[in-house]
Amino acid sequence: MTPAARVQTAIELLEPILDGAPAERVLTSWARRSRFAGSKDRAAIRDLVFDALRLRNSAAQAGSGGTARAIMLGMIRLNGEDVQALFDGSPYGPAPLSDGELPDTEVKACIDLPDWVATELAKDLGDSFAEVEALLKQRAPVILRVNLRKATLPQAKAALAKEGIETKAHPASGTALEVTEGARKIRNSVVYKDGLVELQDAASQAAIDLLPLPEGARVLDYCAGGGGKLLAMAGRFPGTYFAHDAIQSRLRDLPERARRAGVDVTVLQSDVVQSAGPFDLVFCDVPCSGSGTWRRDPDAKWKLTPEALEETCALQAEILSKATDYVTDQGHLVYATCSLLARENEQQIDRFMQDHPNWDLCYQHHWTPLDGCDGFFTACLRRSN
Ligand SMILES: C[S@@+](CC[C@H](N)C(=O)[O-])C[C@H]1O[C@@H](n2cnc3c(N)ncnc32)[C@H](O)[C@@H]1O
Repeated sequence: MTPAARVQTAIELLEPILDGAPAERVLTSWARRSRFAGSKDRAAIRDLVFDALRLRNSAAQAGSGGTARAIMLGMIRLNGEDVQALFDGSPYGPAPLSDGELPDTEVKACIDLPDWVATELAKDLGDSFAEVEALLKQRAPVILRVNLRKATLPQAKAALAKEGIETKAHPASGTALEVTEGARKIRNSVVYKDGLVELQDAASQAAIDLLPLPEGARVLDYCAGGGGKLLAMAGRFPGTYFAHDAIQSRLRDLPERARRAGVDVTVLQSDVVQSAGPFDLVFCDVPCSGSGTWRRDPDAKWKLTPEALEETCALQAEILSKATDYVTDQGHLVYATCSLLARENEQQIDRFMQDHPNWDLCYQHHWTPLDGCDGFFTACLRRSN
């Protein structure tokens, strides 16, 4: 596909996304029915759509309108590319610019968040809001977690380099490698297929590093989903691992990922969690707004509603309270979100402490993109003596 044809396709895909369709679904379904598009075309179109979503308000300002075409035009203008060369009327490309479509207004940065989220985040992040918001406009780094069961960090780094994947150590965690070159080769690399590395943000890894996990502990990942945190725990601390999720289908990929990582996991249905317990550590990586990962999933920031956030917060409190039933007397309950919002983080823990006076807070910590990571929060709780 020509660069112009990629831009026109991105505009056509952005239209339904702006109308409410999930970006991932729109892109996947287009890729399935567009066999003519090669992997480079698909990657380029995905980047155009996601870049436009990351910068949606700024791009709309630069393109003088909120339509998919205006946003794409504005985004290309913001990137300093030659808009006229891409909107040139060539076959499959966007129609040429009409009078007034390329405004002579100055391009100015806008806040690329829904207003209500910006207000709340500004309050929560205080002085660092502007810098964090600016980072949310950018693509996230690609980070790998080295599976210490299979390799040390230098061994994994060297093996990756042999396959054309260059990395550097990430300061947030001793298991994290930031990919500096060859990110698109990861999923097909032998190093990845053999389970030496997994894709995982550095903040998640740093949160796992903090866990009080004595050797041989019985650990329940109560909201295990695809098992990312469970595999990180198991890679770091030998123990007996159990996985649970309210939606069993979310655990679908876990057995294969665990096999690749060389980890044994017992999957528990909801009705047997109590009888399989108690556990020395119960990890609750609860459903959340995902605001800490909006660089990776910028569609989500425009689709979050105050009502949905309210419901999510109620569910988080319910899960945390329920999980207390499964912890041994001396054990730990760990709460985690990939959110930047205090309402889902510190405030959630404050409320838990008020409602559960027999629990103490051992530590809490949050990361933001200023740490070179996704936004992430974790708190560790223990029954009072
Ligand atoms: C943030 S995701 C977990 C991601 C996973 N820990 C990982 O690292 O890949 C949250 C998970 O919580 C699950 N969940 C939702 N409600 C739940 C509940 N009441 N009890 C347990 N799990 C729940 C969701 O199905 C979802 O898979």
